[in-house]
Amino acid sequence: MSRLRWLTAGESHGPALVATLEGLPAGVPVTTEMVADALARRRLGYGRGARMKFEKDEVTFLGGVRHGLTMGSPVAVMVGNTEWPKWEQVMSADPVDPDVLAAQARNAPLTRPRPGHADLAGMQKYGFDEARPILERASARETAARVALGAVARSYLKETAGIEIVSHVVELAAAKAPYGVYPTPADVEKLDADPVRCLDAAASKQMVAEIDQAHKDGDTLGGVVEVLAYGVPVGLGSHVHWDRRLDARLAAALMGIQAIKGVEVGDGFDLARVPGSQAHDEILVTEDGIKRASGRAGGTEGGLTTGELLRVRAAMKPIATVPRALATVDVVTGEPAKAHHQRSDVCAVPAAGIVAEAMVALVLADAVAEKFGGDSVPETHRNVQSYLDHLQIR
Ligand SMILES: Cc1cc2nc3c(=O)[nH]c(=O)nc-3n(C[C@H](O)[C@H](O)[C@H](O)COP(=O)(O)O)c2cc1C
Ligand SMILES: C=C(O[C@@H]1CC(C(=O)O)=C[C@@H](OP(=O)(O)O)[C@H]1O)C(=O)O
Repeated sequence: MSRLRWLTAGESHGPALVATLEGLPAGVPVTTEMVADALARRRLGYGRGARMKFEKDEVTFLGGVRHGLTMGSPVAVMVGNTEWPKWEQVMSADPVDPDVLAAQARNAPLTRPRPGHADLAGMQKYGFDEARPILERASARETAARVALGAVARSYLKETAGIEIVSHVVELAAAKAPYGVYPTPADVEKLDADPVRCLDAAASKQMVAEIDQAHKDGDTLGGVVEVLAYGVPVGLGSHVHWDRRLDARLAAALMGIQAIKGVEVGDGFDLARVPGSQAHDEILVTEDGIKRASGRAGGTEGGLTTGELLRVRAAMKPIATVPRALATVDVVTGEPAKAHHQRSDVCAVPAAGIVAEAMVALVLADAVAEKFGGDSVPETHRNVQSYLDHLQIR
């Protein structure tokens, strides 16, 4: 079962986010620059709000890494919020003089919960009369901590098993990229340079136009991202129990990203609409060994990876903080009201793709660690090679 454990902590406007990852072997290449680069990719994307322009994501390793390599001890990383000086009183861990707080406009109680965010249900469940203590942790700011750990997981996957992960935006509101075009690791630079991380130039243009229109209309948008993992060996995960199925683990991880409301493995929902003769990936005997005629299953069968391209999709709903605010209640007066609105993203689908890459990396890293073990990178690598060299059917 799971061999890696990881946790994040920290609020959106607190001093920092922190994340720990336990269970990796020694010898995984990790540097501050590597994590900072991953975080910079998460800040990209047309349609994000003002904060992404000035937030700096300051990375500090607190443990687990020495001279650019993991030591086998828990990896601990801190991502500083450069916004903190403005929020020092509002988000102070220690009590603050009520007069000082009352003088701060940004501490005004948020009593008009936003439909689609965690505000109302969170206030009801945790017993708060305003949304601040809820939205601070519900916020997708937290995904910066996941992406930091995802960068470490990716390095482990590459070094031990040669696995590489790519994501792209395939739908944004009504705009769609052509189906069945899969970017490879060689396309990442081009993808990162595109305003919406879409490989198809015409679709990208249409997506940007959708965002511009939504911005004009005081509205927000969602979309669909696809994550591809290259070089995944056959046999990660297992058919023997529901919580060991790799497809289930991927789905839970992707659904655990803020605003993700649908997950598909391979052709997913489309498979429900065609007969079996058109739904499965026929097994071919070729000169290079056993191959598949297609990739409809997305690289898993029975909860096990097949050794084919791993392909998952995640659907993101539109941002909840709609500028043309939605109807709500003022929880203090009990009267109908318009939801509170502060600066917000119009669309964060490209960023969600980067977060989805991180979540897929963490799930695959866990599955690799579970199957191949090892306390050093060379040991894990040897185990992977030996397993592949000794596959009886190939
Ligand atoms: C990268 C990213 C950025 C987001 N930015 C915003 C935002 O600026 N404003 C907002 O209201 N929601 C934003 N969200 C979505 C909310 O965090 C999310 O809808 C909220 O936490 C409620 O959770 P749920 O949508 O999963 O139910 C963002 C999500 C992601 C993944
Ligand atoms: C800070 C990030 O995203 C935030 C996610 C978010 C939300 O409600 O999820 C709301 C916004 O926060 P703020 O109201 O402070 O601008 C986004 O900027 C980030 O991704 O680093």
